Amino acid sequence: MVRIAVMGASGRMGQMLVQLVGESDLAVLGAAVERPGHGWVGQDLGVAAGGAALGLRVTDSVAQALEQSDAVIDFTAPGVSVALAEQAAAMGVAHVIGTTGFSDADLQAIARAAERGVIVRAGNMSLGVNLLVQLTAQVARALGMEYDIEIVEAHHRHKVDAPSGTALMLGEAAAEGRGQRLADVSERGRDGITGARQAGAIGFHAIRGGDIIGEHDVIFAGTGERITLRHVASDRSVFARGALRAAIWAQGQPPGEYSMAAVLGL
Ligand SMILES: NC(=O)C1=CN([C@@H]2O[C@H](COP(=O)(O)OP(=O)(O)OC[C@H]3O[C@@H](n4cnc5c(N)ncnc54)[C@H](OP(=O)(O)O)[C@@H]3O)[C@@H](O)[C@H]2O)C=CC1
Ligand SMILES: O=C(O)C1=N[C@H](C(=O)O)C[C@H](O)C1
Repeated sequence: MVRIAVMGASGRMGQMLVQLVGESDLAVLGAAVERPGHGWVGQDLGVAAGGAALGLRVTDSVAQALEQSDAVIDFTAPGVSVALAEQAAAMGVAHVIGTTGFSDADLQAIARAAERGVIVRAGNMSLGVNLLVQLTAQVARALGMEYDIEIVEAHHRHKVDAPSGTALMLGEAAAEGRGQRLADVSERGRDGITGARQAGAIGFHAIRGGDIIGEHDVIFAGTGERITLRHVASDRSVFARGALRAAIWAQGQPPGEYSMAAVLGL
């Protein structure tokens, strides 16, 4: 049984993971972590979540949680994940990062931690999106520059980063398929007198509202026709299942930063 620490256990993804690990035949909950000062710290995890006692107290000690675990699954915030990457690598605990919204400096720090630890990181852990990433690269390669690419994403009102991690994965795949660098061609939203569309640009647009779990469209707009690749998440369990699969897959892997494509064998 792989012992799992859940970082941010009271969060939308944290609660989903606690439930999934509890139902798993391959993994067991090693620790549940919340930030210092959080109301759940010190409480039984099940009681804090409004259910029956689970016999595991929520901790704010990352070191203690890592000592009790083989992998830590982390859907929190960029600063939290960057610090955890270093600590998990130092303690030999695999780190599955679902957090999004990283800066370039954050990503460099995570890459440095992966020189001595096992990290699986993806802006989207679902099988469907990771397949869509591959399809996006393939379609972009086949259609070339004649088709304009726009990526439209929609999420719930609580999401704090844009474009979504998934949209960025799709953008990277589209750019790679056309032999571009995303940083050179990315256009983030449009407003006012923007001028005509730049040839070869990849546009990003973000909708935020209500309880939308996560929807992504990759639009290839040509002259006289349009292709849309779409993924709709209707349940957060798709992300949690991918993350748990990654944590189990990570056991025994050599140090490095891995994608979900590696985990899923895509
Ligand atoms: N890769 C993927 O497949 C997916 C990625 N995500 C990403 O995961 C992240 C979290 O999303 P979501 O679950 O909706 O967000 P939530 O805000 O619901 O959950 C984040 C949790 O982390 C907790 N937290 C904050 N700081 C710490 C800390 N220092 N130690 C431990 N816990 C901490 C928060 O506590 P508090 O609220 O008290 O600050 C909160 O409980 C986002 O970046 C999101 O984009 C989400 C879904 C899928
Ligand atoms: O914040 C979310 O909720 C989600 N975040 C991820 C992202 O930024 O793409 C994945 C999913 O779409 C849900």
